[in-house]
Amino acid sequence: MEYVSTRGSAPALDFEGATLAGLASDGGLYVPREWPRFSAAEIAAMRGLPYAQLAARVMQPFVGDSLSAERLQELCEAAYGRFSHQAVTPLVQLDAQHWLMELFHGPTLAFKDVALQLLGLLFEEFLGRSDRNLTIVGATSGDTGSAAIDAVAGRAKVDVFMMHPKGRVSDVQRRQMTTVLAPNVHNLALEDASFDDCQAIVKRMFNDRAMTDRFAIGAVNSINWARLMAQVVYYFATALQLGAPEREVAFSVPTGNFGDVFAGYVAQQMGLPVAKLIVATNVNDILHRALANGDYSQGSVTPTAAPSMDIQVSSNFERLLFDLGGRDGAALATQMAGFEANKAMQLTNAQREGAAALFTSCRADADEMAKAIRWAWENCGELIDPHTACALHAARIAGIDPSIPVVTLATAHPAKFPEAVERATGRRPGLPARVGDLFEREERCATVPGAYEAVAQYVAERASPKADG
Ligand SMILES: Cc1ncc(COP(=O)(O)O)c(C=O)c1O
Ligand SMILES: N[C@@H](CCOP(=O)(O)O)C(=O)O
Repeated sequence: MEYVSTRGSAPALDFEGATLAGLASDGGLYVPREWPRFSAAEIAAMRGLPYAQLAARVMQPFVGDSLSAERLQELCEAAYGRFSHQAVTPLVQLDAQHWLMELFHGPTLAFKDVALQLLGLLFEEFLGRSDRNLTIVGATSGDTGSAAIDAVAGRAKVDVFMMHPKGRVSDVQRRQMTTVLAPNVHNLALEDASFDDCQAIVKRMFNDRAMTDRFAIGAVNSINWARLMAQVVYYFATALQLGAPEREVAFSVPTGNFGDVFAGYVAQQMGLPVAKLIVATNVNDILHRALANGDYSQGSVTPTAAPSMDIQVSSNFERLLFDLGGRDGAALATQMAGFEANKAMQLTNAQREGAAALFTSCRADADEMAKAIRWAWENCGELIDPHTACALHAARIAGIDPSIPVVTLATAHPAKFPEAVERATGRRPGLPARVGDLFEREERCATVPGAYEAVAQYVAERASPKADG
């Protein structure tokens, strides 16, 4: 399988190359040259497979020759063996039409583990084939950071520099990152910065020759294609349980950087019968505005009880715009340059109409989030986190045909956001035993000004050079 950049001018790479490259050299994002497609019979034959086997089956076309089928399967067994639930991403029924897909049974209690546990192993596998060292520079609004750190802590040939906006992640999220004291882990709390600022610094570093000449910069954010690839699998796992390929399923996805819901789009392109993808935002609603009326303009970020979705520049939306705009990299490069200059752009008619065929969107304010948390608790006995609540709110008002099951992606464990859950329900969710001593652990984190030069200097003083020797 070959990967091409959404902006058309970076060299095409194979899966190994795209995984290690992260961002394309023209500033675009890598996507497969074409979507692999499964027939209905091939999808039906996946029913009942254990998660790791299903994962290998769904991902093999994307991986191509970079890994043998046996090796891919071994890596999947290792990655998903660390989950605390046998089903890895179990389903819970809420009522006659609504379901929760629980994505928080991995080591750091959020959906990011599903992809990052595998990505850590892929880095190790691919770096082991050369003398190359990787300098991962990442941005997090709370969950990617801890999942990435868990996945690469202590691994040879990888350093990770993870930026979060100081004071804008929950205490649990921060501690999950800062209490990992492995020498290759570097946490940076950026002063006066939003997640969007952190993400912009990551992207700038990929195009800073002074850095890329010395260091092999790598990505763990969803700009890295391998992240999305691994997330496609759970759409298959769930739809198969609910009757696919014979029956359609709709998904409601709490959305910030558009990675998780883009994985649902990929699953549909691969032949999964996805009836609708509901893009659920909090009040940081750039995606809701873009899908509702074509207005993709960056507002300022408002802190909410769902901090991981406090995002106003939604990285992976570019991948959708590329696909819906006829895969014209030059045209998209011009459109994105306009956005970067003006902080605003209008979707083209083709992009708007293409998106409307599959996507719908909804924005939840603080009150709607709290009501959804309360509804799940009082009616179904389920404690849900505020991100999941945005999507459950959206799922319940989306007006999906009652014969179609609607699955809300439960992206984080409620104990990551105990205050918001307790305010809404009167119940304070406890941390699972495996992270029960989080508040007793020592923290290590550098506070750094939220400016590119300060971060680049911090990284340059500590990262390993590109290659050994
Ligand atoms: C708990 C949680 N839910 C939802 C999201 C949004 O996912 P995405 O950025 O893939 O749209 C995030 C962060 O990305 C998150 O951490
Ligand atoms: N919500 C994310 C933001 C980063 O998104 P990513 O999926 O691109 O890594 C977080 O929790 O850090």
